Amino acid sequence: MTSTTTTARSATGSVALRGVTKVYGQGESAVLALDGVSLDVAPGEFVCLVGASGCGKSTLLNLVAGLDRASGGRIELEDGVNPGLMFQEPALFPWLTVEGNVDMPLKLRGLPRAERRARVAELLRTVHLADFGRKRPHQLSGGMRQRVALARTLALDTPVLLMDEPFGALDAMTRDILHDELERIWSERRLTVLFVTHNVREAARLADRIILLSSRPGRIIWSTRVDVPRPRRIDSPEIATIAAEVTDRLRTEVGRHGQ
Ligand SMILES: Nc1ncnc2c1ncn2[C@@H]1O[C@H](COP(=O)(O)OP(=O)(O)OP(=O)(O)O)[C@@H](O)[C@H]1O
Repeated sequence: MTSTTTTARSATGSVALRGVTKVYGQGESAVLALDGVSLDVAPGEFVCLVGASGCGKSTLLNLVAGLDRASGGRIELEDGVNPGLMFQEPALFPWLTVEGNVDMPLKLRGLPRAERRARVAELLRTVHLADFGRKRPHQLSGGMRQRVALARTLALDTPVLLMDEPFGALDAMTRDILHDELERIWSERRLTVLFVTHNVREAARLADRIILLSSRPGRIIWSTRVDVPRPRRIDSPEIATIAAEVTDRLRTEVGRHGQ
């Protein structure tokens, strides 16, 4: 894995996992969270990870993000690529305005003030919050806060976006709108996205490929390509058919573990 702190604008965003294993703790209390996970995510691909609770989805994202180290195997990112990470909680700085939050990564990257101002304005336009730059997080709805979190992540200028249930706390309508927004931004910026969700319809709506992880230890047990043309609708029959198949596989897996 790379350890440089600059992002690579020219990088295309491929992500590879080679036999990645993660063990938490030691001795009798050791937990094998991931066991030999190998995965190639192509540049610009949108991959959704689904699996029962505790199967290691967040662990996998954290390892790719570099927040934790694998116990075995390798994670390969292009030189200089530091993925952006988004969670269910937007984790904004409450004392900063929307502009201040989006500006933070640019400041940390040492960009000059004038360039930062232009970038913040552009990013707020991208997430349709151009008129809300002076607001503070508590003045925004949950969906708007996630838009700010997305703009802040995009400010990292990284080609790889890791998303851990980013829309899990939002109502269905807001989620639906944010699916459209994310799809637009993903396609315009040719981002590589690894997206964790419990929601199989959401996975079918967004993904080029859905990966199913087994219950502990997490292993890849099944995957499928979603060949439904975009733009898609979450309530379309094609998406429902794929979601039903994923649900069946997930049920079988959960049943096997008696959860
Ligand atoms: N820091 C830790 N120390 C010990 N065990 C951990 C730690 N973090 C995660 N685990 C265990 O590793 C396994 C995988 O956890 P992880 O959070 O990656 O799963 P998940 O699929 O994201 O779960 P969920 O869908 O519930 O969010 C679980 O059994 C969890 O209890």
